[in-house]
Amino acid sequence: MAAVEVRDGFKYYGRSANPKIILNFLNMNVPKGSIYGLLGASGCGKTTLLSCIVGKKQLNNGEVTVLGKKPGAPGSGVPGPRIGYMPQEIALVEEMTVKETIYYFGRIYGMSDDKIREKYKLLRDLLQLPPAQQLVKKCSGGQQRRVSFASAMIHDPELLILDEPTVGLDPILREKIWDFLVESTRNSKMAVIITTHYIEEAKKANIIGLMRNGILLAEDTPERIMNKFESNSIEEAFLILSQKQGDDIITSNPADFKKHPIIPALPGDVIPSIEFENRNTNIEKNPINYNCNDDDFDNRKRVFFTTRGRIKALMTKNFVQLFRQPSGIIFMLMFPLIQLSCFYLAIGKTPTNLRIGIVNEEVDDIHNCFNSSMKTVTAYNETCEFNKVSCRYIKELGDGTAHRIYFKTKEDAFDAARRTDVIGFLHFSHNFSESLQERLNDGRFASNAAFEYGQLNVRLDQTDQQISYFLERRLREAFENFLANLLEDCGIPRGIAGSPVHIMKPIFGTLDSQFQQYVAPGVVMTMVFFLATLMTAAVFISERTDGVWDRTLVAGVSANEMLWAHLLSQFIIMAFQSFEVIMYIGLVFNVTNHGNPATLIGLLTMTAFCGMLFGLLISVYCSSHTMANFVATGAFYPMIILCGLLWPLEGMPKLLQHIVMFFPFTIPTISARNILEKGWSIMDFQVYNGFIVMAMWIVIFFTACVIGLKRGS
Ligand SMILES: Nc1ncnc2c1ncn2[C@@H]1O[C@H](COP(=O)(O)OP(=O)(O)OP(=O)(O)O)[C@@H](O)[C@H]1O
Repeated sequence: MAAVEVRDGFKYYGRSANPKIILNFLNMNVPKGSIYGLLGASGCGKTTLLSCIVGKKQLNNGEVTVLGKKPGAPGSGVPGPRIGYMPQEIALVEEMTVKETIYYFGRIYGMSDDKIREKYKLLRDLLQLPPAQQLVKKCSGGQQRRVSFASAMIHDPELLILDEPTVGLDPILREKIWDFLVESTRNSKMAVIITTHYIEEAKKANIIGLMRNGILLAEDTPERIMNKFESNSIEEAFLILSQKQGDDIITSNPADFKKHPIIPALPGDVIPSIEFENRNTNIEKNPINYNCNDDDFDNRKRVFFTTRGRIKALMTKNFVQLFRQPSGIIFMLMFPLIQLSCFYLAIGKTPTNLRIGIVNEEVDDIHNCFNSSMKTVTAYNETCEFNKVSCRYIKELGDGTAHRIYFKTKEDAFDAARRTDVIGFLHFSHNFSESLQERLNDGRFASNAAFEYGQLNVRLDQTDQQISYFLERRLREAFENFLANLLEDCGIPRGIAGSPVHIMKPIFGTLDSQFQQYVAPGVVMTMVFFLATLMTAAVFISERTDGVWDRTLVAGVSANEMLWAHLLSQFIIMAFQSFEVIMYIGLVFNVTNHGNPATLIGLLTMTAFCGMLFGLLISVYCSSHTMANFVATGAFYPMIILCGLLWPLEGMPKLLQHIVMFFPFTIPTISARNILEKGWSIMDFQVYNGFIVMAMWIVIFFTACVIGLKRGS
């Protein structure tokens, strides 16, 4: 039985209507115990062929058999521990040390820690691995390649697949690696498929396959190939072969291939497997092999649908990846605190340092207003006399909300407001006091002029709605107080000045409830959601683009196992982050939580978890960081705007109100507000409905992720 057999392998990329053919009814035979050198120009399809052999990709037509079984078939061990795969890219976790990397792969393959240690020592000396504690990202290209090679070899696979392992290595080390492979295959049934650009080094292979345009032009021992073409080098033989069979076999239409099948590896050139299988396979002789039974492999013990070793390996990788990057720690633990500080310091406070213009025609010099000896009210039996009461209002107003700037005329104040030197201006007419007095004394008999001149005229720049709102509120409050004091001085009850609308003690909250309190639950929830989204999308996309994901899949770990490991490790971080957030706003910003902190932390953790799944979903469907960022940023604003965080939902069109109720933040934000402000428990419908909505979104995102991952794998 051959280690690898490919029969009529056909593979294309793109749509079937316009295919880019990569493998062209290719035949290949890799005997056990042999080194198979797969040679061919860049882009001829070597990596694609290897991907089909390790089960990463599927052929469109034809058959692959690896170690007697179809890759991916149940119990085939491929992808899995029967093969060792070193991809072309480094495909290692950069934040891991050299030793951690070796242990990562060893544990995934189910080796016990003792066995990994033993094997690691061997490989370290043989491959001159960098120091154990050196981070992979601090290793040179050649060093990283050696670590990658050692990771593929750690478990003594039956089939070792090396995609250009010697690129960037010095000639001595290349020689060493080849010697090592020759030695390993001589004493075992291990088969090695190796691709290389250094054609001449392939002389050491037992068989070489010369690949061009998706087919094997020849497959034979190096000597026989050179003899056949009467050449002194493999390179020369390859050149002759390419010229001989060259361009006339190249076509881009798959139908043509079926009509005129390509000449596969030269008939009769296939080396009988038996030739290699009959070799000395006394495994004991090979120092790197060891007999082991399953009991030695505590890392193979099953835990649910995975193994102990895989949990250990994947969880360690995830935490190392996060905590070895300063940006990861800052992002997960410091960003929430920084963002919350910004929010609590900047949002919801009463604006100060505004400038308001004042034109008081009642006085020639504004300083007279502040003359303490000035008498403004003289009360008689039935009536009251006012004198320059506008000054009392100006004093009542103070400089708290807005700084007072005095102008002589309305025109001056208007110009200043147009120049935005002031936010607006107040105007008291020259007979303000007399008019007010007439309104008060004559009541229903007062003249229209008394109403006109006895009012405080205000012109404001309304373009900043919040500022003008605060200013208006302050002006009205100050006027109510001013009037009440005036009436009191006249011997009239103060209550007449006030509005008959009495706002009593609130049912929930306080009379001076702030905007900040209203938006805080939504802000905290969206913040933890999107931090989790961005972080997860970044981690997953990096893992896929740097090849770690694929390499781990080829090592036999399923996408589901990787998914769960990520979910578990990030859940721990999210729970901690939620706890940190609640503590921080309570301790630093004195936010009173009237409800149960555990309920709030629970809801926040679910929100972060949901955000993480959203990030995962983005990473499944977006192939690059840029695309993922576009999607995350694109989703951010609609979600925030539509969840009632910035403006009450009641202000939206009715239909939209119903739709946004199903959005991930709308009901959960209300639930969080109900816990925080009203102190309601999880037993209350308007609290647990938030948990239900969040759980629903978790299920939706998770299902979409699993479907996407299944499709992609
Ligand atoms: N996912 C893909 N979609 C479309 N085309 C692809 C894909 N992957 C590879 N190709 C194309 O398939 C061809 C063969 O690629 P492959 O990586 O198998 O070649 P190779 O022989 O390994 O090259 P090299 O030695 O440079 O690594 C190339 O033209 C490549 O651009």
